[in-house]
Amino acid sequence: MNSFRFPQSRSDAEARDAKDPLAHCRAAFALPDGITYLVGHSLGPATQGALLALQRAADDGWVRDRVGAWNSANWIGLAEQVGAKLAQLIGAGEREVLVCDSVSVNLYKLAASAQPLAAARRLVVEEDEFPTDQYILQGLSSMTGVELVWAAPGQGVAELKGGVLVKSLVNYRTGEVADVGADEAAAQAEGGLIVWDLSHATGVLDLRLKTWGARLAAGCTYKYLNGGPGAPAFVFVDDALAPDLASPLPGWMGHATPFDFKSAYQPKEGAARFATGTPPILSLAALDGALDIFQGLNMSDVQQKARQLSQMSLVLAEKADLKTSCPMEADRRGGHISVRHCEGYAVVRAMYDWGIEADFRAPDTIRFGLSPLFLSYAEVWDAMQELTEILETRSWDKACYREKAVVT
Ligand SMILES: Cc1ncc(COP(=O)(O)O)c(C=O)c1O
Ligand SMILES: Nc1c(O)cccc1C(=O)C[C@H](N)C(=O)O
Repeated sequence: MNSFRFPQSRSDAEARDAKDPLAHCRAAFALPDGITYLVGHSLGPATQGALLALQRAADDGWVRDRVGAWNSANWIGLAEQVGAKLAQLIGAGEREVLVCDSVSVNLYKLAASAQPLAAARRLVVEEDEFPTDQYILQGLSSMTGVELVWAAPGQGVAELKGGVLVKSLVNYRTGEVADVGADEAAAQAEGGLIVWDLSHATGVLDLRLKTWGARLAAGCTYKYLNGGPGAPAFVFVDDALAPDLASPLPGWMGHATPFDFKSAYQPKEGAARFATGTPPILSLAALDGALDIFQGLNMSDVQQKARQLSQMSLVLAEKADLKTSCPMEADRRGGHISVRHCEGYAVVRAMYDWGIEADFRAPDTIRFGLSPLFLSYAEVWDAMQELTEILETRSWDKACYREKAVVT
């Protein structure tokens, strides 16, 4: 990465902002002035496009056309239509992506349908994987009797041995990025399958799923895609594999002709066979509007800015004496960085009072999401300087900052 130069000073940061190809995107976000939002890796902020689309779906659909909007506004095809739009951001074909359900439900459906195609009756998950991925495989294992193997961090592919692995492309805690191409090649050589969890990767990395040989994936849309709280997730299914996959939850919306009301099940073509029940139309409409901001953007610019921002932040965090817990090389990270502090929760709460929003993962991890579409280099530079001051003055050292909320 020879051309990789990140800002070394505030004036450098300002100069970078002046020629930032993504700078115009900020105006599309409904973000209040005076806060630096470093939690886009958890919940992306609202865009004007999402809010307008939501309002339009309510007014022109629900209010004006009511049940007729399933046809007039094509609500019936919306999950596939939004899936096709999202497919462009992850390097997939149009009918290989369907927006549906939550990540948890989608991981279950994909892993369960992949298992009969794998060479071994074996489910694998890494010990530091996002908890829902672990719980889902535990549930699938106890439902089917297929053995569940917990692999050490980074050892999932080595432990796969022809089974089915569920693995994050970007680890939620460390931000570390997996090598999809290499992992897929190793898995395929043994007859194994990988279900990729793209939650922390979609909308911030330049994903090339088809080029890399990925076959199955699920991901969320409420982080870097800014779809909104509880926005529906998505599945990616390689077209070549789709006809061999049977959803374990074959609901009527995955039927080729749901309005024929037949007893015999005939799945839709492509990823759409993983639809279950009625899609959440208002949330889907908001996501549809949110995705418009990506039109005309080059995902390699998005990835490059995320990496510049995160490298700059990481170096400043180290200067502030914080221990980092993510890879130091930018190309091994996703869109967030993580650092450690024994009073991390109190630090995050103090930052909030200074107008800087970050998050905390027990026991001691602070995460900063460097969303490239609405953050400027200078703003992030200033936030890291303020964090340094909070640490130096121990402003976080107050009883009120230690009281934990339910959601951290
Ligand atoms: C890696 C990862 N997978 C899954 C989830 C949860 O997905 P859902 O709540 O849509 O099931 C999250 C975050 O919430 C996550 O970070
Ligand atoms: N999905 C979340 C939610 O429903 C409420 C609060 C936070 C979240 C998250 O994004 C958690 C998460 N994916 C994480 O990386 O920790």
